[in-house]
Amino acid sequence: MKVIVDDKIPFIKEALDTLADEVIYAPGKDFTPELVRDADALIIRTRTRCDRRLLEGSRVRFIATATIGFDHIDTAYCQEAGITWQNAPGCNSASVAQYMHSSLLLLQRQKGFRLEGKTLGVIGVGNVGTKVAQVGRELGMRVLLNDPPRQEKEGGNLFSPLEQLMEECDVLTFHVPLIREGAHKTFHLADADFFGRLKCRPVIANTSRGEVIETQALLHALQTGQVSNAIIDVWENEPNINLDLLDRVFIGTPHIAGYSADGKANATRMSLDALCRFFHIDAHYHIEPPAPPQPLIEAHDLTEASLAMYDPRRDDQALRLHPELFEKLRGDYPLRREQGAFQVKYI
Ligand SMILES: NC(=O)C1=CN([C@@H]2O[C@H](COP(=O)(O)OP(=O)(O)OC[C@H]3O[C@@H](n4cnc5c(N)ncnc54)[C@H](O)[C@@H]3O)[C@@H](O)[C@H]2O)C=CC1
Ligand SMILES: O=C(O)C(=O)[C@H](O)COP(=O)(O)O
Repeated sequence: MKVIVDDKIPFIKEALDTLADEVIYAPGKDFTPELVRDADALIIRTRTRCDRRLLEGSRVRFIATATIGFDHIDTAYCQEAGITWQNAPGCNSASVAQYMHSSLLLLQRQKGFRLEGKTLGVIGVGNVGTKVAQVGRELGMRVLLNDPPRQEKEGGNLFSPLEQLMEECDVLTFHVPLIREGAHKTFHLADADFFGRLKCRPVIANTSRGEVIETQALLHALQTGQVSNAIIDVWENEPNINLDLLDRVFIGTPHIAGYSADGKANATRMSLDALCRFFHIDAHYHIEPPAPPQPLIEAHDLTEASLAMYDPRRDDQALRLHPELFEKLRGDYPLRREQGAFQVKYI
């Protein structure tokens, strides 16, 4: 079996070498039809667009993406071509929740935005949204949930209409997949009309996909005060992001909300498991993230403890200093550990 692998997928080499006859590592954006032509499988990240242009005429029968999102895979083409694909549901959801937790606490500390009693609106209540909602509750926020596909399937009164979130929320956070067409389309879900209908000058957070928010509309909303602040991890047209928007946001990071070592290890393990299932390989490997350099944290309060585990300002400052290095900042990212890897002692 020959496998082509994105060279920025960590913790994979040792295990994969025992599973495949031939493995080629290449930058995700440089996968070409020539490179993949005689491969049986691909293991990719968000940077490889898997469509007819790349895959037609190739031997590829299986694609694993070591990510939650799969908008970079043309699923209709894969079905037509008989190519099976698999993403890694939930792999880095706790990492995104950690990013949101630290960012909200920073908002409180730096902007005097008292979280307790405020209303958090979660748009998209899957693996990530569910954890972010829990973060909001633990911070004393009232939480409203919006998820029309789940509402249709599950009924009940867990979910609220988007209009209610637009009217009542002080923070609106997006955790939807990028869907370009159809009844539950999320492309430009937040457009000029959306921002025009907001009532509480909310903070907007986006860790889903850049295209869920129309950049110019958000910029205008920040300029006119329809939106008071923004926490933005994902951008339209990455890596060539809008610098005016970066200039105006409270936190701006280079698509690293999911970049915990835990999340990456989960994604790698899930991708290899899927590969083994597809090719009927009985294999055993052990993939664990490395221990943090300082697992014991001494802190005076929750904010100090959370920022010691993960402080988004480091990523924010790196991006502001060198936005042109967007992709390099991601590629060389010093993967952080999630909360479970630390012991906190309050002093
Ligand atoms: N910034 C980062 O590093 C990361 C970004 N992501 C992005 O976050 C997205 C969400 O991740 P998960 O929660 O794990 O996915 P998920 O698939 O578990 O949940 C997505 C939820 O969104 C809902 N949804 C779909 N269309 C909707 C609409 N129009 N309005 C409201 N809700 C809608 C779905 O019903 C589902 O419950 C991923 O698709 C990915 O694009 C995920 C991980 C890391
Ligand atoms: O899992 C997802 O979906 C994400 O957005 C990833 O965290 C992005 O990671 P890369 O695949 O671009 O490294």
